[in-house]
Amino acid sequence: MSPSRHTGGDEPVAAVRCTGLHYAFGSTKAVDGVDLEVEPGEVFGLLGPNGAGKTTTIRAITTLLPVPPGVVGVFGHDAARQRMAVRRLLGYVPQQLSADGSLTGEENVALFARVFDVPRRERAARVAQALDAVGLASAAHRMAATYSGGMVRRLELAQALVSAPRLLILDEPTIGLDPIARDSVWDRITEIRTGTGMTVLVTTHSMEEADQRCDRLALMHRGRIRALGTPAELKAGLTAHRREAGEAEPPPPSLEDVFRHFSGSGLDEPGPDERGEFSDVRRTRRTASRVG
Ligand SMILES: Nc1ncnc2c1ncn2[C@@H]1O[C@H](COP(=O)(O)OP(=O)(O)OP(=O)(O)O)[C@@H](O)[C@H]1O
Repeated sequence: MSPSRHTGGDEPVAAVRCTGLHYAFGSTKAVDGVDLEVEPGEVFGLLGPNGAGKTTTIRAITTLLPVPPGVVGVFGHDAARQRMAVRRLLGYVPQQLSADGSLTGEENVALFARVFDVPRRERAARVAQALDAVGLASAAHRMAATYSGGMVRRLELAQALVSAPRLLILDEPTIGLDPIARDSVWDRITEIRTGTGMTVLVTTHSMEEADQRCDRLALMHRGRIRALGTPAELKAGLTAHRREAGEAEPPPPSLEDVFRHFSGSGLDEPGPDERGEFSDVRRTRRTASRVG
């Protein structure tokens, strides 16, 4: 259960609110009118096929892409007018690797502590705390280049956590990891979220992770949100749809069935920009091979 959406006054303050978010790269409409509300304390998953617009949505929320005023809010701060206030509330783990292999785990996290303005006298303790929270205390003095893929992902989590963010944004945090490393990354995320009440916004291609780890999901396709709800609600919605379509006793759908229903056949349908989709795959593979 997520904590109350009310923070003090009567006005509900969403952790993230997008209202009519559009973003285009040239003629490619990457995000085409997204309305989205993430509640404080929930783990919210953004799903969708390659090129659906998930990363672009996330980059708009993190203020890395410019948006007009009034379109993106983070805990009531406007991403266009109050960029720095928004950035101070966020921890962001991008798809691309952000850890430096030639530094130790501790040095990597300390670098983020400086960049995110953690007060000097608190830095050492906060770096140690962040490394401990992700289970890397004993590897803190090893070069990150010697870490396994799962350890690197947890190190990046520590980098994002060192500023004690209220909103943690993770773009495919478990890509390229084996099932044990995946569970370990997710177990850390879950523990930290339970301990701090932090909100988590995550993109993933894993239906299993989405089903088991997320409170609510939005399914994106071609720049738009096609379905929104808890995993159970999404599955129940597909069952109802199948009944309406004439199936007397449809088998219980999986989340993957829901994904396929809303994303079409995916591979067979041309995307908004084939060239872009190819580069997405190439980028994803590159990231996966560097992490793995
Ligand atoms: N920097 C860019 N320049 C041009 N087009 C881009 C750029 N970034 C994304 N796009 C295009 O915008 C669309 C949405 O891309 P986006 O990366 O947001 O999708 P995604 O859902 O995150 O995909 P993936 O699951 O592969 O990460 C795609 O058609 C992509 O090719």
